[in-house]
Amino acid sequence: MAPIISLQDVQFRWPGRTGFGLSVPQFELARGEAVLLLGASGSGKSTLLSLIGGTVLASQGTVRVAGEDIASLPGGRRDRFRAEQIGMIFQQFNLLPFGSVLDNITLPLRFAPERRKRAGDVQRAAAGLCAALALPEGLLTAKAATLSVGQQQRVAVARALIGTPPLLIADEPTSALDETAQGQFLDLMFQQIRAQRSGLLMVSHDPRMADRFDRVIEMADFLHVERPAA
Ligand SMILES: Nc1ncnc2c1ncn2[C@@H]1O[C@H](COP(=O)(O)OP(=O)(O)OP(=O)(O)O)[C@@H](O)[C@H]1O
Repeated sequence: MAPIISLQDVQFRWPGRTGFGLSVPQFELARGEAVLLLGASGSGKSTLLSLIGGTVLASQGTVRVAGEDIASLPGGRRDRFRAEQIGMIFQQFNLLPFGSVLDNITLPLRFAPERRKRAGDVQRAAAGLCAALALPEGLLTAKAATLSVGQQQRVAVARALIGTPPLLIADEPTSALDETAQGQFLDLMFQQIRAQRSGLLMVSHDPRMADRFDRVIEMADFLHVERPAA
C-alpha cells in the first residue's frame, strides 16, 4: 500500500517572495505512523503542511497523499479529496465564526461522502467528540465566535477527527490548551489514530510530547530552507 504521505524532489517558494524557499528531496509517512516534526519558528513547518494539504502547490516535484498526486487533481476534486483524506488542524483555527459548533465540526463531511458514512449519526459523532474533549454538550448550538480560544481550538480538533480521516495533519494543535485539555486531546487523537491506523504528522516547537510518537524528526533532517543572506 502506498504511504499516506510521500514527497519527492519538492521545491516551493511563496509567490512574490524571493526570501524563503523550501526543498524536500524525499519524505514519507507510512499509514498508521505518528510523526512529530520539530522546528524553530519560521523554519517552514506550516508551509510544509500547506503543501501536504494541497492548499499550496509545489513549483517542482511531487506531493502524494494516499498515493494520489494532489497537484494533478483539478481544484474542486482536490478540495473533495482533501476533505475525504485529511483532518487538518491549523494554528489559526479557521472556524466559521457565525456557524454553530455543530456546523463547524461537521463541515468537512459535507464535501466527503465516504467520511460522512464512517461518521455514522453525525450529530452523535460530534457530541461524542465534544464529550471526549470536555466541551459541554450544550455548546453544540453555540456560535463559534462566542467561544473561548481554548474551546475554539477543541472545536477545530473535533472537526479534524470526525469521520476518522486516514491522515491527520496538525499545526501546533495544543498551543491554546492548558495541560489537562492538552492531555485529553492527545489521548483522544492517539486512541483514534491507533484504532483506525490513520497517519499523523504533527508540527511543534515543543519536544515534550515526543514519547507518544513513533518517530520524532527535525525539519533540518530532511528539508532544506533557503533564506536571504543577512
Ligand atoms: N501565506 C504566506 N504567504 C507568504 N509567505 C508566507 C506565508 N506563510 C508563511 N510564509 C513565509 O514562509 C516562511 C516560513 O513560515 P512558516 O509559517 O511555514 O514557518 P513555521 O515553522 O510554521 O513558523 P511558526 O512556528 O512560527 O509557525 C516565513 O518566512 C513566512 O513569512
